[in-house]
Amino acid sequence: MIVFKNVSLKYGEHAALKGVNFQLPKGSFTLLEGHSGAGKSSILRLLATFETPSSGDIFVGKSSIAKLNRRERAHYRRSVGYTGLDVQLLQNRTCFDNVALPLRVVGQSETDIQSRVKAALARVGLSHTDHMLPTELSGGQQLRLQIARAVVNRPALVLADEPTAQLDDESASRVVTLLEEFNRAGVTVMVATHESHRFNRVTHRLRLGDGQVLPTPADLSQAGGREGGVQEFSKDFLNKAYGA
Ligand SMILES: Nc1ncnc2c1ncn2[C@@H]1O[C@H](COP(=O)(O)OP(=O)(O)OP(=O)(O)O)[C@@H](O)[C@H]1O
Repeated sequence: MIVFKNVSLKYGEHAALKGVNFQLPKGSFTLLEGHSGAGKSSILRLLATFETPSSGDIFVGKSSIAKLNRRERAHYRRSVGYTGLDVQLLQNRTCFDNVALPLRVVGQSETDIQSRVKAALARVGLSHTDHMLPTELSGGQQLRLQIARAVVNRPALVLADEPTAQLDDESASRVVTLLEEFNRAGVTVMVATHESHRFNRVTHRLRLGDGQVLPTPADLSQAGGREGGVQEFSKDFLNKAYGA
């Protein structure tokens, strides 16, 4: 279970998230949607513990991850796989070494590293790239290599920031299939995307607008004319968020 309790995040004076609340069950496949700058990446970066909330609390399982010390954070990160443009591949290391990195950081034995990296590369269809450099791969292959690195330590939670951006239809569809396969195997998946139409196996959608979680159209129709809740969003704001 992932729980955000009134979470705010500021970058300097800029409020990227403003009192965000949601709950997502273990094993869910969630799309984070919303306009550019809405706060999608910020949610993933908080869950990856790259950022710390300015206020509020975040639970993954039973533990709060909002204020972990260095050792606790290192331990937590073993259960999380992250892919996004802000985490680069090491261009002067082989594809094998790039995928092996998270295992080497935690001191896994060389025998385990050999078998797990090979399995991860095979899973993303890149077995033949062991000795190649990332620069020798296409954009779509580099993305799949990032995914192999994100899942090599068998994380319970996979966070993917714009995993299909700038890919042609075939490469995007391979990436989506991979994420869906991990989810089918029990992994909780969260994807920030502008390309929702590419995803089929979605259990939850969180639509963000200006740092807040917006009510879904279903929430709006259920709320009808009731006071409070969704009424706090102006019509203009909702129109902008839903592109109406
Ligand atoms: N490191 C940073 N320093 C300052 N402001 C930032 C930083 N990262 C994000 N922001 C700002 O925080 C807000 C939310 O950004 P975020 O990246 O979470 O949005 P997003 O929905 O993922 O956008 P996009 O779809 O363009 O990736 C934006 O206004 C952005 O400009």
